[in-house]
Amino acid sequence: MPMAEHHGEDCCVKVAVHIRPLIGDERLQGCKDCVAVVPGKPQVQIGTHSFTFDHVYGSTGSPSSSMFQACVSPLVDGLFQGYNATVLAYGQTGSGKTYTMGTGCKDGSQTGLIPQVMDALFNKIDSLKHQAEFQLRVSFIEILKEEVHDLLDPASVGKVEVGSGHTGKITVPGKPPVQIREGSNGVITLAGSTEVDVSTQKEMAACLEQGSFSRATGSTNMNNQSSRSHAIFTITLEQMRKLDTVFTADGVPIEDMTEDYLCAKLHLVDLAGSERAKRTGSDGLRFKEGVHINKGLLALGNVISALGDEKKRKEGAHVPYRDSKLTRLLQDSLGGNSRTVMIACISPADINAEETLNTLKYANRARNIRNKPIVNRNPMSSEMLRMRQQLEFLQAELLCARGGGVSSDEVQVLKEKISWLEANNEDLCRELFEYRNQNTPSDLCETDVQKARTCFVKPEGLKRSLQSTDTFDYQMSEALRADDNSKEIDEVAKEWEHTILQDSMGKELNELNKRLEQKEFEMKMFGGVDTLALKQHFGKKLMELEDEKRTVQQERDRLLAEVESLSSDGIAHKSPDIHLQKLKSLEAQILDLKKKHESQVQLLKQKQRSEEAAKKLQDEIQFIKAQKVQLQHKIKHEAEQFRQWKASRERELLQLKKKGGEMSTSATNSKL
Ligand SMILES: Nc1ncnc2c1ncn2[C@@H]1O[C@H](COP(=O)(O)OP(=O)(O)OP(=O)(O)O)[C@@H](O)[C@H]1O
Repeated sequence: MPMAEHHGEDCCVKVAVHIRPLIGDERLQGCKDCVAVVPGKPQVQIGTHSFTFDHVYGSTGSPSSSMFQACVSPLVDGLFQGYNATVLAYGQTGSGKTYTMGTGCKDGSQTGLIPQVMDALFNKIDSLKHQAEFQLRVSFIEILKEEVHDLLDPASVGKVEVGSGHTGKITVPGKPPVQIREGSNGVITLAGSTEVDVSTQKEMAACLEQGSFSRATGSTNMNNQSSRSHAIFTITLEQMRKLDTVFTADGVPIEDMTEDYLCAKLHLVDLAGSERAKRTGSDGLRFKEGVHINKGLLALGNVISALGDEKKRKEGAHVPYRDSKLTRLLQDSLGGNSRTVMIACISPADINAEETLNTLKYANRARNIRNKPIVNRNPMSSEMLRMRQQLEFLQAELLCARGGGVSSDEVQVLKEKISWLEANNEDLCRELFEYRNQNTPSDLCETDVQKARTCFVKPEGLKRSLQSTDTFDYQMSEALRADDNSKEIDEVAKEWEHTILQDSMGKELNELNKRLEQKEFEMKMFGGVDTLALKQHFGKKLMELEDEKRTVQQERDRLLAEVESLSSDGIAHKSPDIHLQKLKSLEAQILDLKKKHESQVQLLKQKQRSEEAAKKLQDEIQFIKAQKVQLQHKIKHEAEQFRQWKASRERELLQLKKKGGEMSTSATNSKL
């Protein structure tokens, strides 16, 4: 069964450099600006080094205010077409990452990229609301000391004092930590993190603010509000697009075939400071954090190196995504299924020159990474789209048939095919509708059936249902419902897959039969022509030989008679003439025989060629016959497998129903 529409387009990770101005402390220390921008070019120079990027903002480069429009706005547009996207802010502590992203509690909160993303997102939704239905969710997590924390967890205690003057974050006892999971299709998901449904820009901004406050911050020698963790703010956009109406053969509009489902995620990542631990002047707890931060960034550097090296990439060298939580989470965005922009933030101060150079080198390598974004479409939607196309095709065929005077039998077959497709489509749409209603929104964005099976049951979903039932009953029914639901989807998918497979194998068999018929016809024609030609040739040859025999006999008779009459007359002087004539006649006979021999050779060659061609045709016929037998076995085998699967599903369902009945009886008994 096709999973999603794959229109893979290779695209490089885009890299922009953002140079902030010299800030208060740097000015007080008398720092000098050591970074230059080549006028009119996205080129940065530091010392003797020169780097070219996709864009350069700040200093004498493009104004920072144009960054969103050029770098991030196309990614927001891509979300509406179903493409995932990622924006990464990279750079040393104090270089302006938080300011650039707008993840801080105050700095850049109005002008940062995330608030601008929100503006663009809601404006676009507003302009498209007549063509599609939208659903938005956000999550906000941070990775600190190789642990993933949920910044939107309402039950979290928040910041607590850890050691002298430092703040840290703890999770609620008993709450399982956020887990990074990888689906069978390679999609990375976070199990256990809160996803908040948002319907207004205000709600989304509130989530950003809440998470930013929760984010672990602490002081270092370099920056009072230094972020020691990687923060990832994720926006998920689901949309149900309205398509052009499709009509049945009788001109009735098909309501259910007018929608297409797309789902895409935008990760906005504010990475921790990239400087080395020794420069932070940290010790004890802070130093440990520094080591962990560097572990994530070190792994990120290694991933960038592996992906940025064209030779290694072509050789399929190992990419160490699993070396840290950060790289594991960003696996999709680096060399995977995402459009990615990296913003390298740098300080212009000469005191930071070494770290700035490191950042520029990193960023330069990231430009070589190639991603392969795909449209994330729900498998059901993909099937619906396929069916839609098939239906339209059949309708066109039917129209042609009506106009082209095709037999009423054929029209009838086409009509039946269409109604069968329509009925199937209705079933699929109903499944999709139920699936949508029964599942939490996060389940909907899964891109394959396998994912639907392993989906995570969200705590909000639990709370909603607790109003009508007690915990035990709820969990039981929810588990069964989730199980049933995924099985139903499985069943529809499998049945559909079976039908498609049988249909395509049937077509293949028809094709083989046609080819076989054609070859057998050719063989017959070939054989007929060949026999006739040979027969004619040999007949002629026989007649020629007969004639020759007769002529030689007559000649012999004539010569004998002549010799007899000469000897009786006693004329001896004529004898040399007679011998001369005889010799001539014999020479003529030899010439004639030579010609006959040549024609015999030609005949033999022709016969050989005919035999070869006949053998080839015969082999082709045998091969097609073998293919036909194989395909017939395959069709039978697949049908048998499907029958067995169906029977086992029915048994399973029966057992589940029985089990469900028993469970609710025992639950009722225990309540009593
Ligand atoms: N483009 C800019 N214009 C003016 N001030 C800026 C700019 N970028 C950053 N700053 C200032 O520089 C300081 C450090 O910025 P910021 O906190 O964003 O750095 P950071 O890279 O996120 O640091 P950390 O890694 O410690 O979180 C802040 O006081 C911020 O206001």
